[in-house]
Amino acid sequence: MIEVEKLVKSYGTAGRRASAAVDDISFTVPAGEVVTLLGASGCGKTTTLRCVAGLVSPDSGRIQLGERVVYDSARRLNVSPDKRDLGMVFQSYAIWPHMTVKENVAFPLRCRSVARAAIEKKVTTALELVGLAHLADRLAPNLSGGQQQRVALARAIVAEPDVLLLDEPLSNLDAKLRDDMRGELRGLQRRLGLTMCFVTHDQTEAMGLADTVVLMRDGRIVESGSPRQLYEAPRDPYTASFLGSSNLWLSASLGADGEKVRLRNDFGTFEVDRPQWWTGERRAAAFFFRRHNVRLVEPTAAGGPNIATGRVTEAVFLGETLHVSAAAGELTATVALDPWDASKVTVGDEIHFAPTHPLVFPAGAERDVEAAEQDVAAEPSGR
Ligand SMILES: Nc1ncnc2c1ncn2[C@@H]1O[C@H](COP(=O)(O)OP(=O)(O)OP(=O)(O)O)[C@@H](O)[C@H]1O
Repeated sequence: MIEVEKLVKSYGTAGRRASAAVDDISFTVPAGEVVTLLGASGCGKTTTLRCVAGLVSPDSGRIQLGERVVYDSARRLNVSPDKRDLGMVFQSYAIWPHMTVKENVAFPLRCRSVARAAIEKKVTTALELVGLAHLADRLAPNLSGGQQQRVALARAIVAEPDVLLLDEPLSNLDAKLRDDMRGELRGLQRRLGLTMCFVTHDQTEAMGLADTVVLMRDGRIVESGSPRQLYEAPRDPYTASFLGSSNLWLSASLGADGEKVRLRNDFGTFEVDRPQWWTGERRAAAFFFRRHNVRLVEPTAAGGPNIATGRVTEAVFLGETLHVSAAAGELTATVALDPWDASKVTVGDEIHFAPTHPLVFPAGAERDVEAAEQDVAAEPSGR
């Protein structure tokens, strides 16, 4: 288990205190589970992980690994990194170029003066686990990127740590290899029962690996939960927009009816599950739905509730999907349709579609949605 409590870290700059890189965050990684810290560049993911590893000294807070408290500002306790018994894998593989694969993997055990025979056995096991046993005697630089990353992984697990920390370990690999390695990493984690904290800016990676995703923004936690929870029922518009492409329409409220809220905008009239924050009075609200969560409907359904009607301004064929942009009054939307279903959609046509899993946020959500879109677009693998 990893327990991070009220962690704060600022980097002082030339006699001046900078704003906190990590600003009072708390989260738990239960034993044998994977938590991913997800967020845009500069949101404080790496700093958090390095505090857990002991490579960065926090300003305050408390960090516990299993039964051991390794950092506690109140008790002025700060256990050095080499005594924290954890494995770490970085984006840059940080493997020794003058050593063979086997020597690289054996390195942490040699530092701990483990007996030669035990080293041999543990290294063989670690290399088998990452599928590199056949390359044990090759010089590490003479390997592909994916193989080098496996060496780094084998080296991190060879001492059988309870806790494994990974900082963007897959981002130097090409897309196909990254997918494969992600699956292998998850398999390895399950087999060894590792407790893992994984830093990434890539939402697919975060969701594909994690039991729990912790989404960070400007040094704070926006929201955390299972990948499904965060994707399907986000409480925060920043979360909703960070995880998947979306549309948001400012709408007038027509009031609530039992468990439903009715909203109207230039695309139509929509009934949405009443959100918890809704106090009952009429007010402007933001109607949110994902690009993929739409169903094309026949013109005969036009004008009905929960049907959006707009004019097609652009249709881009992307193979698996057809991206259709539409406008109604001041509002626009981009939806991802099945190209077979939407084969007759052309620019200038009227289009009718039903958003299938809409959410409603308070007016003002558009600022968070826009911020999330910009943060995602700024990433190298941005949409
Ligand atoms: N050694 C340092 N000295 C001063 N500022 C730092 C240092 N390391 C990080 N920062 C700043 O702290 C903030 C958080 O950085 P951090 O590396 O933790 O973010 P991140 O989410 O991991 O970003 P990335 O995905 O780009 O690595 C950023 O504003 C960064 O510029």
